[in-house]
Amino acid sequence: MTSESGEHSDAPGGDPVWWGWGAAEAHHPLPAAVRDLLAALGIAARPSPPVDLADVILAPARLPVEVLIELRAVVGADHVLEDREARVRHCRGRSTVDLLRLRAGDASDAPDVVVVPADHAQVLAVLRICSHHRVIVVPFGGGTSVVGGLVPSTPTGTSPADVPADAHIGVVALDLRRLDSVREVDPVSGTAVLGAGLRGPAAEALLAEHGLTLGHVPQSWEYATIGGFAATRSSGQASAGYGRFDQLVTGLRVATPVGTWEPGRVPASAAGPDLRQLALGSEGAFGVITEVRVRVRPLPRRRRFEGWRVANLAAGLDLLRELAQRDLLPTVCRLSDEVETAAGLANAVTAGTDVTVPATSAVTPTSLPVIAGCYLLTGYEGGDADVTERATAVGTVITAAGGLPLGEGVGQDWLAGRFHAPYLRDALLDEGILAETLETAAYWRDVARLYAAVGRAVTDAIESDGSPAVVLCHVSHVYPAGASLYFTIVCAQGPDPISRWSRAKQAAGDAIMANGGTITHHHAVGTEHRPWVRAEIGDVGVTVLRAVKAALDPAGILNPGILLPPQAE
Ligand SMILES: Cc1cc2nc3c(=O)[nH]c(=O)nc-3n(C[C@H](O)[C@H](O)[C@H](O)COP(=O)(O)OP(=O)(O)OC[C@H]3O[C@@H](n4cnc5c(N)ncnc54)[C@H](O)[C@@H]3O)c2cc1C
Repeated sequence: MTSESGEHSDAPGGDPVWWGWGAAEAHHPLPAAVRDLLAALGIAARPSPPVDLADVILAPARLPVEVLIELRAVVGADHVLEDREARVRHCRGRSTVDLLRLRAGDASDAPDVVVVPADHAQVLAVLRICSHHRVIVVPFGGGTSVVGGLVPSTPTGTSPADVPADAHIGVVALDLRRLDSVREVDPVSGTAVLGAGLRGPAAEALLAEHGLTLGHVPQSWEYATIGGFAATRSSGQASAGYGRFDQLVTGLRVATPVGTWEPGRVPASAAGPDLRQLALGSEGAFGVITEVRVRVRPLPRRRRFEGWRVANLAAGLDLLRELAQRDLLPTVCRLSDEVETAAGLANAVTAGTDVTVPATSAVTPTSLPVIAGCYLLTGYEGGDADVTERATAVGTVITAAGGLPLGEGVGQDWLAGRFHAPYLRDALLDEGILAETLETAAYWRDVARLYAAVGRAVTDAIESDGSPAVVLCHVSHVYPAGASLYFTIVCAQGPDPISRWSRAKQAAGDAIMANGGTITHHHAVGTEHRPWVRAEIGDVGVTVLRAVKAALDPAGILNPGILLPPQAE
């Protein structure tokens, strides 16, 4: 599939629209039931369509012609894109604030040019040119960052305090989509070497030809890439079974301004600190990941997904902790709080079950239709016997804890709709409604307190101007020692949606840090989470990261303003 700007796409639905998520034909108007429910909650819809592409405001491209000539000589003239659509498509990521700004016609953070290298050697050469000329390089995978990871500047579009305005002469988006092959499959070791630019579906399709799977399926899987997963320490919906992406990585190939770096010679080693961990989560600030060696597994012969109802969130948390600490986790495991259960899953929960849903009572801005208890999804992938055995063992524990089975129908519903949320967000934005997410994680002892504190902080921050908010949450990833919490916030955009969201985000970040959480469990730091990084990793941690940055990127061209806290702090 080819877009207007002549770029190739391998995503199932083709290239996404420039102002949102997914291909144009995959978009549908906001379902009436959702609109009515939100209206009942005091969150009124108002049409809010994106501007036309022709009306998007772009700054004039700044790169001197001699730099363009050098870049064209390396990657070929066809792979140095200067057109409007290419620049807009590489402007920022896919957070709600990113989309609000783009939809309003603001592409002031767009790169000057998009460069699309074919291989590791070309990436190295581009980095040499850009280091020499002091051109910022933003590695661009799928462009799905939700933390401002693709904007080497502050969210207001100005240079960050630690990057002098005249330090660089322009910005190159380095789109890695052509690094899209499987270079090696090693069935004996159970590993494969994947190109950094492979999107989720393409990586799985190529591995499936060998009867293998990676099993990394974040909600952004349709568009996010292997390099992006590594650069952000992504975690997928099946993390309980397959592991986080960083747990799947056994080695990386990284192009840096000072040369090639290949941490991870063998799967395990005592030759000093594990340098793979410095590349994982480096968010393009230390180098460009061009290949990743990952653990792969045989394609599952069977998948079984089922729903449960547990009495309340506290009971669900106890249950997940027990399962994790007994090494009994399903492949997919997700527990919705009462509000998310009521808001999002009411239809699914009632579809195939004997659960009685109380008739909806009066809906007020602070209450949703009541559905008793919390929805727990469990999913299993593997061999026939393994799936049956594990599902039986887990089911026994859930039942003993008072959980009620809702059957496989609701599990299949979840599977069928697992990638729908970002499309729904576009429909909400079209109607003037703001929907955004944030995530964190903590030790089990802190999870309930963290949940309450973040929910309260976000609600208070948004409702401080009298506008109601709905805050939903689910436990998205589970470990023996703790769990992550994933919040979805819905409110009216109001006259200044970005300020409204910034207030909520600030309050959430502060509540997270004050209540034992991490500022990010899997979305990474980007620019959004920089204010809390020093509190998270400490002064010495910041010194270590700065030293690595200085050693690998002496000219400071790689994603300045991302990951590391401001120098002035
Ligand atoms: C709707 C939606 C759902 C999401 N769901 C999940 C989820 O379930 N789990 C999850 O973990 N995340 C999720 N995310 C966040 C996002 O998809 C992840 O951060 C993803 O890992 C980013 O991959 P990408 O290829 O899109 O990277 P990009 O967004 O292109 O880049 C992310 C950062 O990594 C850098 N980078 C990208 N590629 C490279 C490379 N090859 N070398 C060096 N640096 C690089 C970029 O410069 C940037 O700083 C979601 C995002 C959206 C919009």
